[in-house]
Amino acid sequence: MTHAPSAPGRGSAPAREHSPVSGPSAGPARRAPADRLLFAAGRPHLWRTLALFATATGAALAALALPAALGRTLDLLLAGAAADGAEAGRWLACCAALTAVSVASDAADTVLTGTLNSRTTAGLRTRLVGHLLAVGPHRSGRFNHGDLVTRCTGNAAHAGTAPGSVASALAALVTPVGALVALAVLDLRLAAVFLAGTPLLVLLLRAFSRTSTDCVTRYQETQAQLAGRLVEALTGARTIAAGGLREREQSRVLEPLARLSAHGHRMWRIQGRATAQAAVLVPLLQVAVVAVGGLLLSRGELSVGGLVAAARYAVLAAGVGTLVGQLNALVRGRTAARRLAEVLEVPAMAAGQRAVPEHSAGGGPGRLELRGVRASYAGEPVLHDVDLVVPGGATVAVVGRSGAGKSLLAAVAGRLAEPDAGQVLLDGTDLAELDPAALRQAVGFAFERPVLFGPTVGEALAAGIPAGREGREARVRAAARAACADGFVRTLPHGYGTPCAQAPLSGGEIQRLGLARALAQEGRVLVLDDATSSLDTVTEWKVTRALADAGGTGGARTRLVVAHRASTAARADLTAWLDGGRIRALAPHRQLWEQPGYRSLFGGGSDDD
Ligand SMILES: Nc1ncnc2c1ncn2[C@@H]1O[C@H](COP(=O)(O)OP(=O)(O)OP(=O)(O)O)[C@@H](O)[C@H]1O
Repeated sequence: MTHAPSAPGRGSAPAREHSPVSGPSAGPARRAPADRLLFAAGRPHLWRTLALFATATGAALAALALPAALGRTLDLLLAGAAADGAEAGRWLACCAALTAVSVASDAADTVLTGTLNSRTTAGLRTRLVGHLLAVGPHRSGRFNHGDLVTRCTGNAAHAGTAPGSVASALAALVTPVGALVALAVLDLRLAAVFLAGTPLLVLLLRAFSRTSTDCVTRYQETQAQLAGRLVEALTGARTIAAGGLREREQSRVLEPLARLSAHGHRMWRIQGRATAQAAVLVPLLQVAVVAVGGLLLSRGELSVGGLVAAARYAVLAAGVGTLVGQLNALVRGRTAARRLAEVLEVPAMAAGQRAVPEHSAGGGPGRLELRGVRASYAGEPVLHDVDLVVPGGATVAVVGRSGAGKSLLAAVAGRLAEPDAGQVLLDGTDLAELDPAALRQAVGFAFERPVLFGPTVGEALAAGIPAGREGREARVRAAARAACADGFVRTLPHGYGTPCAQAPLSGGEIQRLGLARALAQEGRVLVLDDATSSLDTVTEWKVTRALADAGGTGGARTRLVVAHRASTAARADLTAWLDGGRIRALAPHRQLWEQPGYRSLFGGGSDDD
């Protein structure tokens, strides 16, 4: 079986083990969705973002006012008059107040940045995980699992800092712009000297932003590749150990490390170069401003306090260091947001709001009909114009060679995958029009390798029964007995109350629990995708008999059973023979058995039945 929607990790099957991390690469065209995503993520926290902008701006304004107040204090103290002394005291108090405002704003800035980042990140992660589950196992399968983990964790955390970075970067602009205005107020010539050097500063910032965006994109992609390969290796740990492939796999998993290191070094080089260039340019600008200020002082056109203030404003106006830091955070956040947007752009499966109809137009409840269904995996057509009717309450076995498309047919029949064309109708209603909760209630699934979700084994088995439903526990036990699981569950350390993680289970036992979970659900259709393959022949016979007896859990159900054993097909009412993605025949097993081609599916009749 190449596909089992309930088993995470299977998308990373060995055949695809060495494929690169999927998903389109980032580029200029990806910017708009990323910005839209960040805008939507930041909107619920608008007041917090505005408060952050206000505190950061407050701190910037306080920093801008401080040199003027200090200069004024200095001039008054240098004047030496008694009246001036009293005023100097007031200005000194003003300097102390400005420093206090600056400190308080910084503290508020830290708290607001932390809470804004964490809330935005939580919102992004919630949206991403919800979307991944809504798109269904087939569409999300185009992304490598490790890559998705990276996107949901590291990338979401970086993207979550973007709204805060925008607010901080905008506020950070207040300082250099305000300082330039202050220089102009002191003397226009001081501002002119500074402005003469600013084109170089602008060029430096632009070059930094462009090169570091590329670098950060590559760094994040390589990180995701590393995570993807690690998840693949962990999924295939048994194969690696059995095949003696440890060293080979270790080098394959760690192969992106060299590239990661190169991208990391390049990133630091770019940031270092920008800082070094700024370190040369900024003092030059400051010296030029101070020199012109000194000239003005010697001519009596600027006071000593004015010169002190001008020197400080030159430092603030050239505050590239802060801007480089803010820009760096913004670049990282936007690049990460692009990677999240790629996932969110995968469309969710269409869903309606209709309830499952009471009665079927063409037979008992549970009539399943596939009309002209075409379906594919990653764009590769697998099912071609499949027409199949499963009468209400009947059991139809689906048989065919490996790779014929049986699992995809089962997935499409229960809308775990969406057909590219055609319709799947349950009692005359298109599955696409049904309310998703009603659909999941109506169609139960059991897989070859199920995964148990729930705090305890009992809760995992009851997952398909609404909480609070009367007789829930009794129904679970009856389903477990029908699936031949009750016996071994009761021998677990705490029986049905055993935490799933502490339940030591064999492949066949897990399969029986998957069957019990599906049987416990009160659906009208049951889809079994190779769900008895790990059972011994006697247990399989008991389970299939219980299934034929409506699972012993009440109500006649329609059953679509993907089967590899002739015995399973023989017990079904009808057998759908799938060949190359098309229905070759639909007839009772004994009738099909007359055809050599059909018999050869089961090893020419030497099957275990
Ligand atoms: N995740 C996937 N991505 C791309 N192609 C896939 C994927 N899973 C299955 N396929 C391909 O789709 C085709 C049908 O697969 P499917 O699992 O439906 O076949 P199957 O009849 O159930 O096979 P088996 O009996 O071996 O389980 C195969 O050719 C398979 O290689």
